[in-house]
Amino acid sequence: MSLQNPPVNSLSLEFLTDICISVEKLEMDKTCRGLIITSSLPKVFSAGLDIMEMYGKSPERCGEFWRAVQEMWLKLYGSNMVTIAAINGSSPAGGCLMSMTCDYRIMADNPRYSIGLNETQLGIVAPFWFKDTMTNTVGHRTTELSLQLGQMYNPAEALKIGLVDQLVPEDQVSHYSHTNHDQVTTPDRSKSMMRKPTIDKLTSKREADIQNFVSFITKDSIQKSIGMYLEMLKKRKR
Ligand SMILES: CCCCC/C=C\C/C=C\C/C=C/C(=O)SCCNC(=O)CCNC(=O)[C@H](O)C(C)(C)COP(=O)(O)OP(=O)(O)OC[C@H]1O[C@@H](n2cnc3c(N)ncnc32)[C@H](O)[C@@H]1OP(=O)(O)O
Repeated sequence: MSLQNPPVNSLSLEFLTDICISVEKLEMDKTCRGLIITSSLPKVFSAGLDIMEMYGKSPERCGEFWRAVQEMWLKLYGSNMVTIAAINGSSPAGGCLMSMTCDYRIMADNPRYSIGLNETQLGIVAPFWFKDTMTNTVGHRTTELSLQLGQMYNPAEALKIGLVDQLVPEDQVSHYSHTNHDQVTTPDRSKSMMRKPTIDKLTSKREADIQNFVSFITKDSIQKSIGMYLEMLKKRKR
């Protein structure tokens, strides 16, 4: 599955819905042995959630958006397929979450790229299931530090903390993803055993999580922080 939503593969409601439909189709395809997620765009795996979906939108629309974010995570984290993230560009926040749902992460060894949960930099708190996914990937202490600082990691740092499993030359990300994928032939039942408690936690609190998100994101102070962050993104470009 090659992500293609220019300019930066931000995860809008529409794009998330497309991703969910694609994963669902693959999940039902008995001939499909697994999934490699990568990006068709240069330099960016995914810029994370589409910030425009969280800025100036109605509570109803925000709720719909958040349900789609949850659905993407539930589908990928709970997938019966063997999944590999072939991270061929930067992958902040929701992009990092998406790659952490996979069984294995291969990243392009380009020091210009970065990956991490940077929500704190936007003035927002990473939701509990983002935090849980990171804890399951890199451990409690690293997650605590990482979330408090909104830390982004270059590939070497990401490998060191275990946020990615392998660094490869930029032009060989696809080759190594396929090679690694071929070595794993059957999705292991230990995957669902390891992930079930985390998945059950969100499933049981899904509606409350949507309500929390909507009331948090529509607050004037949070809207102001997001507006400032968007301005900063645009200025940085010039
Ligand atoms: C108590 C209850 C708590 C409940 C929980 C509440 C809240 C939690 C909610 C959400 C968690 C949030 C998760 C997220 O994923 S938020 C998104 C975070 N993403 C980022 O911060 C990434 C920002 N982008 C970048 O760093 C860079 O764009 C890039 C990805 C490194 C790529 O750099 P590049 O130089 O290639 O591109 P540009 O920076 O020039 O960007 C091009 C263009 O795209 C716009 N853009 C970038 N990122 C996003 C985005 N995530 N969403 C929307 N738009 C984006 C950028 O502004 C440029 O636009 P322009 O119009 O200027 O061309």
